[in-house]
Amino acid sequence: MSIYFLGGGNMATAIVAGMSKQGGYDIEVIDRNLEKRQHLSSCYQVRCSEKLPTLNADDVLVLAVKPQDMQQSTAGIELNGALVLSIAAGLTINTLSQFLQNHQRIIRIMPNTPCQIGLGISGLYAPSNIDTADKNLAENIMRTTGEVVWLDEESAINRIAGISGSGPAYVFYFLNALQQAAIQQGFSTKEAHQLSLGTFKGAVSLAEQSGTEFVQLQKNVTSKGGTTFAATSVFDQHQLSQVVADGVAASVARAEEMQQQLAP
Ligand SMILES: NC(=O)C1=CN([C@@H]2O[C@H](COP(=O)(O)OP(=O)(O)OC[C@H]3O[C@@H](n4cnc5c(N)ncnc54)[C@H](OP(=O)(O)O)[C@@H]3O)[C@@H](O)[C@H]2O)C=CC1
Ligand SMILES: O=C(O)[C@@H]1CCC=N1
Repeated sequence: MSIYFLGGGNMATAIVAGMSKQGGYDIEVIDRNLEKRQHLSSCYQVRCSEKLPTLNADDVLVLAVKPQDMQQSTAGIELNGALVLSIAAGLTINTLSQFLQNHQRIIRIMPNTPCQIGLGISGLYAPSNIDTADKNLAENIMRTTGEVVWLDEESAINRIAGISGSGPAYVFYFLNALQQAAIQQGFSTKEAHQLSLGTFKGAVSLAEQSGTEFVQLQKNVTSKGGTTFAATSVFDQHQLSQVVADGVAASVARAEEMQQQLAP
């Protein structure tokens, strides 16, 4: 069995990194950019090529190009019954099946970039025609990159894209905002980076290791009439929680809109 990646960009690289670390998979990445192929084959135990070969039923094809590139990229592919795993946002099983000459052996996955270091979290959805062996195969592949959550309806892929798929970008956004605020307070860029990252690392590990609810952990930092309360009161005035909820809703809505726009 070989695992082929169509597209060797950010997300495919993150998954390949996780899989390579575990080892035991025969992986080939297809990308049209020479630079990306050279980078992938020099960093990981993978073959790279420009064109997808003819597949067979034992193989797995991971569709990892941008949703807008998918129809053109999959034209003429000879699957011969191979299992298809699509990580694309906004492309339903039905749409993918039409792109792939009515192929029916398709599982959808919504991963995220921390897969690169084995700390990803991926949502998986398989329609009812997919057998347990294929589900196990997809799950085992994604487990090499982190946690796996099975979703019982396809629309949940759009919703999980808005939380954990796009989510690392939200965290980096907040990290950058904290770093910029630290610079405004007179710290050097390097100090501001260290302070922001150290705060996130400590807080996330504390949340994980203590198992305490996030709200309680926030309370534990917040002394009555103290500095934290002064800061979070400003967040509340600006309705930061609602801003986050609105951002997530916009992400989910965009996935749904893409679904409409990209359907044949
Ligand atoms: N990035 C993320 O965090 C996540 C992404 N996804 C999904 O993963 C998919 C890939 O996203 P991402 O990795 O960010 O995108 P990238 O643009 O980084 O990667 C796609 C790669 O595929 C190449 N490519 C496009 N068409 C072809 C083709 N016909 N043959 C060979 N190579 C081709 C692109 O080349 P070129 O640069 O020349 O276009 C590019 O190198 C998307 O569908 C996205 O929805 C899902 C979850 C998270
Ligand atoms: O931004 C995107 O469309 C992709 C899907 C989830 C994360 N990145």
